[in-house]
Amino acid sequence: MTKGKLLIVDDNKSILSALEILLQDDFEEVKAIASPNQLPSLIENGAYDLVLLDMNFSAGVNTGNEGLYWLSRIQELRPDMEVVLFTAYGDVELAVKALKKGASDFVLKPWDNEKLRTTLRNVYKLQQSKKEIKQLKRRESALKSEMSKEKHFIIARSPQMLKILNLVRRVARTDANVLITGDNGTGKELIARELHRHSKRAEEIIVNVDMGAISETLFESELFGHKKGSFTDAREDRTGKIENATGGTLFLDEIGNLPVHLQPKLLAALQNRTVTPIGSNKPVPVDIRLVCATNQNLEEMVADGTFREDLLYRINTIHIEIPPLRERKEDVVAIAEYFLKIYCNKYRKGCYKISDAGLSKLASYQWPGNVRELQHTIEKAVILSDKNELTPDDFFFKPVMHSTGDVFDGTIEEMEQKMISKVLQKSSSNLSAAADQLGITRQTLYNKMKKYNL
Ligand SMILES: Nc1ncnc2c1ncn2[C@@H]1O[C@H](COP(=O)(O)OP(=O)(O)OP(=O)(O)O)[C@@H](O)[C@H]1O
Repeated sequence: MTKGKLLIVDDNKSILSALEILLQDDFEEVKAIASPNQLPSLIENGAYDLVLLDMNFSAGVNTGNEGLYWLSRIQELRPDMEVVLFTAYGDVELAVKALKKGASDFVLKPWDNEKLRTTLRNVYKLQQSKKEIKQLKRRESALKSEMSKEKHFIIARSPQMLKILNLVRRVARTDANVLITGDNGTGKELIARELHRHSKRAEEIIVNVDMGAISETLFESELFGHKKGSFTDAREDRTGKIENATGGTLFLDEIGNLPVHLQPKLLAALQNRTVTPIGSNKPVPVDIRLVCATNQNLEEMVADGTFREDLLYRINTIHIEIPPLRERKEDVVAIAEYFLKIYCNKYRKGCYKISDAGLSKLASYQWPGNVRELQHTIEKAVILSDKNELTPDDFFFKPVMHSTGDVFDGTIEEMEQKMISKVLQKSSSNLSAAADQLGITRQTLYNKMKKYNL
């Protein structure tokens, strides 16, 4: 445990010097100030952990009211700060009043050196335990939300996927940063979870940050956290996702969406293994394994100046590229049969088989939405069919746009763009309905609309 930083506020200069000497070995830093007016600027940035605060400052005033006033100011600015009150005129009534208002403890002057040291050390220890409990609670809720998610196994039959799984197992146990690329729905998140599951951190949490779903203004706070009052909506201290992932894995999905101005801050956090929340100047140590994913071409983004080259080198120590589903036909059949079992079970249907003709229809389709689209196709077929065998008529694919009568009249990207604008038109720009029809998530649709300027 670190020793903590103590701030002493007392208008008697000889008391300040005596305390500075007495307490210097007990704390990492001891700062003594004679006027409480300096308090706000000193504590606001999170630089101190606890305050030893005199109760009376103006000469001749000894009601303790000033101490109580400054106690509430400290609580307003730094709710996590521990305050021990110090007074020569201490009486039980004032002590009780201060404790009721949230002071951590109370010491009477003239003080007993050992008693004062023990009180301050205990208060600091208690503060650290409170922080640990908070951290544990956050982990517990993150673990609970992980456990409530539907778990899917990775089905792999194609040589490309078997090679990827082999690589995943080999790099999982190292702490190397991994970048996973591939089109939407190819299984990037699943691979990230597999890396975590086989890592030394498997018992700890994996914190998933969907960078495609965070609004521009909240990025910094979401990743790095903030101190209360550091911006208009910051009503409470908040721990960022990077700090939350400490001990475990941080999965930054859609890393290409990280705004350029925040890229140096992420890079510095990765290099220094610390994060500094907004409104604080106190770096917090973090210990994470980083896995990033994107469907964007980060090299092109580097060339365009929208992604920093040094950050790219930092995050892609190991690069895993997942091929689109149409290039791994062996997986189509295996994954279709896997989801068939899952959905027959879920919807309590008797169907148990896909006919040969059905399988070849699935195998010859292009799967623009990759595994996610295949999953939805099987789910729909299971829901709608009353037979024990699924045949070609049970599989409905997205309508292909026939602009010139020829299905393949452009690059895949051009066709994708046409398909999206057509579906958007048809759905009167209802994003949820359009995403559903395209078999992609709303966020993916949004990203693609941005990409194609739709
Ligand atoms: N090899 C696989 N075996 C079984 N299920 C898979 C496989 N690959 C992907 N899936 C399933 O397909 C769906 C999409 O996968 P996932 O979310 O990992 O893709 P993604 O590439 O991260 O997508 P996006 O780019 O849209 O975020 C999930 O339900 C996942 O469980």
